[in-house]
Amino acid sequence: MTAKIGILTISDRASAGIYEDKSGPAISAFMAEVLTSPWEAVARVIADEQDLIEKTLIELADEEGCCLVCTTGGTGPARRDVTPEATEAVCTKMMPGFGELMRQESLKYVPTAILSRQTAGIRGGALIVNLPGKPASIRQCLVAVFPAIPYCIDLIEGPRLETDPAVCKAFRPG
Ligand SMILES: Nc1ncnc2c1ncn2[C@@H]1O[C@H](COP(=O)(O)OP(=O)(O)OP(=O)(O)O)[C@@H](O)[C@H]1O
Ligand SMILES: Nc1nc2c(c(=O)[nH]1)N[C@H]1C(S)=C(S)[C@@H](COP(=O)(O)O)O[C@H]1N2
Repeated sequence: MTAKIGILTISDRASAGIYEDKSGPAISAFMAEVLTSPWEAVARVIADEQDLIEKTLIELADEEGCCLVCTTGGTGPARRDVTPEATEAVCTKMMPGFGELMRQESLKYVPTAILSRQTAGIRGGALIVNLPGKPASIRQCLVAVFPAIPYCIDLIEGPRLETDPAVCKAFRPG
């Protein structure tokens, strides 16, 4: 079964074409590197508008049937940063360990890692994971949390994700 992976770039400027989106493609490149089981990307680029973020997350999870949705951008303290609020609004369960681990890992690279309010949660058969907007942060964060993602997706009855252990070894207890 081909796993659908949602890649949601949330950036006023990338969505307006002021700069090229580099963070969505960085998520796609990481998935291509880590996943050895079949997958396909469902990518969107939108502005930092809470209603639009919620609507797009619902569409990726419920209509497209993505088992994993990675967002990038809008996790900071600025007035228009509302990705965590939108994520929480559409999820039935929050998974705070993802944000905790990603912030801890990001602190190895930038002291401003604590400014990201990135989180994760479950909506139906989808795990939604927030990543910061900076293109370089994508790999730094995903490498840290990816070992737990395939088992999390098993638990929500999604497709079995297999990884390249040279990039990231998936851990399945038992
Ligand atoms: N999707 C992206 N593609 C390329 N670069 C990005 C992207 N998102 C952010 N960046 C870079 O990271 C910097 C900080 O990102 P941040 O998310 O704080 O942007 P922002 O000030 O909220 O503006 P915007 O919502 O317009 O991206 C940006 O100035 C930009 O250089
Ligand atoms: N790994 C990593 N995490 C990071 C950063 C980064 O460059 N690398 N930038 C930080 C900064 S400066 C901010 S403001 C917050 C929020 O970024 P966002 O609003 O683009 O999501 O993420 C933080 N987390």
